[in-house]
Amino acid sequence: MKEKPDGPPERKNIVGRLYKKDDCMKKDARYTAAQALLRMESAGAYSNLTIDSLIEKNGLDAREGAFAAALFYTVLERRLTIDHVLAAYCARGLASLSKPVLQTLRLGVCQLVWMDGVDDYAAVSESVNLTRALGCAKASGFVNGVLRAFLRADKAVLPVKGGTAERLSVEYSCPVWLVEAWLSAYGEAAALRVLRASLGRPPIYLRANTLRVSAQQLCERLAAEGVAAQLAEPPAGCLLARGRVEPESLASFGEGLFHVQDRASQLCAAALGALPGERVLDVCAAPGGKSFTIAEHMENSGELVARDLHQKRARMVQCGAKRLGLSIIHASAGDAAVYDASLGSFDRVLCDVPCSGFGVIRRKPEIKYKPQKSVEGLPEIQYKILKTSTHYLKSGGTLVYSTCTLLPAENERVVQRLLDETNGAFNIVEQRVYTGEDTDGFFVSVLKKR
Ligand SMILES: C[S@@+](CC[C@H](N)C(=O)[O-])C[C@H]1O[C@@H](n2cnc3c(N)ncnc32)[C@H](O)[C@@H]1O
Repeated sequence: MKEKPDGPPERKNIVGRLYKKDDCMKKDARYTAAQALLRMESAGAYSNLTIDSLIEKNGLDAREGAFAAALFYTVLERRLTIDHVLAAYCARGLASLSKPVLQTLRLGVCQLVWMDGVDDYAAVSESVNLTRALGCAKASGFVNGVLRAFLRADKAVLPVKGGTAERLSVEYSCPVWLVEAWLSAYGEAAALRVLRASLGRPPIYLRANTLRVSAQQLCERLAAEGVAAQLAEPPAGCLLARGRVEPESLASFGEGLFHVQDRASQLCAAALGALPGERVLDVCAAPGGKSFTIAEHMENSGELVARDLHQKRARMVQCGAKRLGLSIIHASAGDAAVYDASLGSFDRVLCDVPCSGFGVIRRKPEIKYKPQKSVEGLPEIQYKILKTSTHYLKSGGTLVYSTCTLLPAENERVVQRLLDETNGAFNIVEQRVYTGEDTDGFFVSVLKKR
């Protein structure tokens, strides 16, 4: 198939409906999803902010908004799989297509394969309409032809050339380099678990504010607010919310009865083992989830110094601590890679360092498409933060180094480097990498200072 060059948009589509660019099409779920996908092509765009703001701007009602979001996230999550399908029907290659046409085709395949409520005829004809609405009317025949060819072939997908990594890359829409890294670090079974967990709707875990309610009482309170939740312990205080929930909109959230926090993060905070009355330092604290959980373990007694590089983000911690009534948290801005003698010494230190985030792909699918090069400098920064943090730790104190990523270079190797360069000053008490489906991907290393 050949795409014709773009020209001025035609007014009439194949089913005879009239679209003016600025009225009815703006309110359409498919148009909104396409706009959002086009915006995601600029570096640094966040999926949730992008789609939420466009749904609001385009005035979509709840049903259309949900459809736009489903289309958008499915294409974002399945992009490599979809492109493998499309490549078989675009003789000149996908790189030759204009961006709006490519996104329209991706949305078309997405509807044909994953949207059960959309029949095949509607998926094709609406894709043709969308091509016109996006100002690419001359490509509408091409879009029609590609999607119909896929249908004629019974939605057949060509076999993938290459080995296991290439096949898994297409199947789970994950870049080959990342699949290879997981295969070599964790073996095929765990890599498969990670890949499976990277797709689909993530669970929502809550952490009960144990200063105000028990986990059981929170379950009951949530039920009264129409939210089904169940205990998900260990760790103590962890709940799993069921169904489509917006926890931050609940009155119980406003009353500071819980915060939203994945189970792995709750396990990480518990691994620090903080006790009432201690001095604890969280060097990379924003938005504050782990500081909150730790302060609750400390029964709001002692001191928790929460730092973050950015003043604005430090304020987020202070704000959350206020809502939860955690007065021992003192948040301020500071660079964790630079030693600050004014902070004094601590019983425990948490180093939850900035990382590539490959453990939370299911929450932010765009993360997996980061170029490999863009994460290569992270281990050096992480090591600097870890090494600096050790200087705050009292002898006999505990330090937790953690990331929400699944790359040994940012995890085990950073910790090993510290052990190698500090002549036996630290020993590993416990070290765990979470590759399961019931938590985000996570790494936690608990170190003790001699
Ligand atoms: C993984 S997040 C921390 C999440 C946090 N611990 C929580 O549970 O909510 C990493 C944080 O490190 C901060 N950060 C990045 N570089 C930093 C630095 N050099 N010093 C201090 N904080 C830094 C980022 O702003 C980000 O908020």
